[in-house]
Amino acid sequence: MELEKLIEVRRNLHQIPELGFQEEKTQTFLLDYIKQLPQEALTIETWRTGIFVKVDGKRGEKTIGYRADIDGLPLNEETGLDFRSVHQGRMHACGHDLHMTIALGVLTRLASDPADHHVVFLFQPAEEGPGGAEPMLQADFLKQHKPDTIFGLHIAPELPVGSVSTKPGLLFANTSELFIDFKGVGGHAAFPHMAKDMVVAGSSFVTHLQQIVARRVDPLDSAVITIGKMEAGTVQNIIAQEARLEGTIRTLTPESMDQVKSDIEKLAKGFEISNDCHISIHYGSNYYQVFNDTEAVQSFKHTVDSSSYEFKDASMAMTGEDFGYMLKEIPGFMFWLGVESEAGLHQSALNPKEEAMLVGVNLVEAHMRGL
Ligand SMILES: CC(=O)N[C@@H](CCC[C@H](N)C(=O)O)C(=O)O
Repeated sequence: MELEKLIEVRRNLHQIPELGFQEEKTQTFLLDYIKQLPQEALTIETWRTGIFVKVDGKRGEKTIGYRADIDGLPLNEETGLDFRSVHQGRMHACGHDLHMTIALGVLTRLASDPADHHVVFLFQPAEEGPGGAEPMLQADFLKQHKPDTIFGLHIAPELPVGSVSTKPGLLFANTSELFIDFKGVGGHAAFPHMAKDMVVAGSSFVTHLQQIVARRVDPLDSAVITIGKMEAGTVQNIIAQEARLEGTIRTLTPESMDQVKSDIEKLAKGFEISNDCHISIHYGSNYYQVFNDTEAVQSFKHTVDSSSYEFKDASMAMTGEDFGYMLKEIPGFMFWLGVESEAGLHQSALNPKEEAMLVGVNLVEAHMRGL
């Protein structure tokens, strides 16, 4: 598939972002596309809203896995593009429209000219949450066609088109979603002493959370606690009976994640006493760190160095990716693909340069053929 077709496919997918495990239209679009390819070497199987496609290799001594995530985010798009999302409040703001298109581009080439090895494409739902990688690993299809190695990419708005970046070892953090509910006693705004104000408790809790990062985590280690959403109260002159915080925790090791969670729980116990309220904590989905296999990264660097594209050494990032669960079971790697966008990941104006998709297709295909 060449650039013009990649752009057409990407723009179609960009218009129909859907949240995790609701990717019905996306799945239909992908299946319709895949079914019009030469079918001789293909085995196609759906898994929930995702899809597996195996391309039989010419020799088939090994099986290579390639993963693309397919869900969008709950965000209103503000790019002003002609092909912007037609789903109100939903946007492909993390590049999964490009991830899918690149996978389709490689699949298109392999369907008419297979690689030596078998290749299994995993179109995976729900990366942004609640997490599709861990359950997808349990699918019978993967038990029958278990990859010997697996890889995938993520767009990088800050990198130039024509460059890619990765590193051996830890690439992305351990993550956990965080939901905290406060229950106190509402009342008249004029009589705070007769109520238990959950706006004060909740907002104070947000600032105290940062003390865990500053004072409980080893300064030579790292952690992030971000509260992205806060809800409380009903109107300006009623003291709020309830508050809710929604956020995410990021750490460099699974052990630090346990430590941070335990510190948050201790903080909540203290707040329950000092604010005379009830606090409940839920963690939602947790993602295991993305840990790249050293040999796999070296081999990919060799692929890139043999091409006209540029390899840059990456630093660790506090982003999360449920692809970490796949890398825990199957050696492989993830890499960043430069797409040059002023607006970053998870921003409503994200606008990747589409020509980067051809770089992705060329490198992924070259790497599969070279393994
Ligand atoms: C690459 C990327 O941006 N991934 C997301 C993964 C989200 C995990 C989960 N929903 C959470 O917020 O903890 C990220 O936010 O890093």
